[in-house]
Amino acid sequence: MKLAVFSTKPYDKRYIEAARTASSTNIDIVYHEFPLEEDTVILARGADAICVFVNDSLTAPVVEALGREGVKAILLRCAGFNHVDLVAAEKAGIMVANVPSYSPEAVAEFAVALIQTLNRNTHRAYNRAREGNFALNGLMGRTLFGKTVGIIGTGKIGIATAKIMKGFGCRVVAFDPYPSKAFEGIGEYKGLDEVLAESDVISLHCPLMDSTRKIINDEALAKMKPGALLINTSRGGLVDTKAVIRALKTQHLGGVALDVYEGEGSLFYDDHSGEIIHDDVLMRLMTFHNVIVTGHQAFFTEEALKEIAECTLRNIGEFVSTGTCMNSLTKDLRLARSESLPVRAV
Ligand SMILES: NC(=O)c1ccc[n+]([C@@H]2O[C@H](COP(=O)([O-])OP(=O)(O)OC[C@H]3O[C@@H](n4cnc5c(N)ncnc54)[C@H](O)[C@@H]3O)[C@@H](O)[C@H]2O)c1
Repeated sequence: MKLAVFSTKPYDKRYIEAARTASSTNIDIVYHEFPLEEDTVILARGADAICVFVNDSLTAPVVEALGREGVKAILLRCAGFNHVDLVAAEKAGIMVANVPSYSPEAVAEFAVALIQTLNRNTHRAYNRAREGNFALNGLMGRTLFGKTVGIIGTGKIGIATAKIMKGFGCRVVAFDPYPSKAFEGIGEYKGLDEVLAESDVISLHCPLMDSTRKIINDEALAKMKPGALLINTSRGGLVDTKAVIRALKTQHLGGVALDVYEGEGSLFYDDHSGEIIHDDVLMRLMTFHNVIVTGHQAFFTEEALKEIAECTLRNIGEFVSTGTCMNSLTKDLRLARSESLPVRAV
């Protein structure tokens, strides 16, 4: 089995190599630092499988080109699969598998860190104290105890976030078209509009799909409580960034923390500090004192990287021996179609 890994960072290689050493499957691995896109798909030549991350582009033309190169499996080093044309993969006879759960707590804990930082202005206090400025004006936050936190999407990460916020003494409300039993005893399900209207903090944890694209737009923002905080650790496309800027300018929105951004593909995971960044929307967003942007790092813990690498190697091993695997999304797609269900949304 020959595997081509795209968008490789040194830490990816370290964890994948450790997992390969422990795996019983015989795999030749070639690592590419480039992301997978139309211009780089040629690098998949000779590979039986490819392994990609969140900002690789697996559009229909890329997937079709992979099919022509003889690639039989696409292994995602992530849970989200909004960047993969699953229908094109199915047509090309390519299995797509993800790592469905590699540490929901890692992402949830980061979401909570963003809530805490934004609410108590720790990001501003850090910079001030380093300059010898210990004044407190402008740093006042609100006690989270007793406040309402709205969770949009009560899957693995949403539930983990809800549990932590319940532990803080918050009231938790949630919206999810597919309610989960695991949410029982943690909080209360409500309609989306009610969640938006009642929450002091809204945290997004639903996948990016046609039905959730720009779920936070002008209309949704107008429904939010004045001064509420918005946290997005899920996918950038869930939020209309220009609408967020408008709501920040009117001060209707109390603050925003984004670990993901709709235009992150050309920026995140690389150092652009010596360049001029041409994304004017992102640059305007970052001028607000009550905005925090991080570079899609919520997953980034030792435990999560280990599980991502080990699960990816398990997915390959299973594919080599059975032709499919438990985490196959193409198999789920067929099932969802036959039962009119959204892929992995149940
Ligand atoms: N920032 C990061 O590093 C990072 C890491 C891992 C995952 N993620 C993102 O987090 C998302 C959630 O991950 P998860 O493991 O909890 O997924 P999951 O599949 O366990 O849960 C997603 C939940 O969203 C719900 N949902 C579907 N449509 C919805 C809608 N219209 N409104 C509200 N909820 C809806 C589903 O029913 C499900 O309960 C992923 O899709 C991924 O995009 C981000």
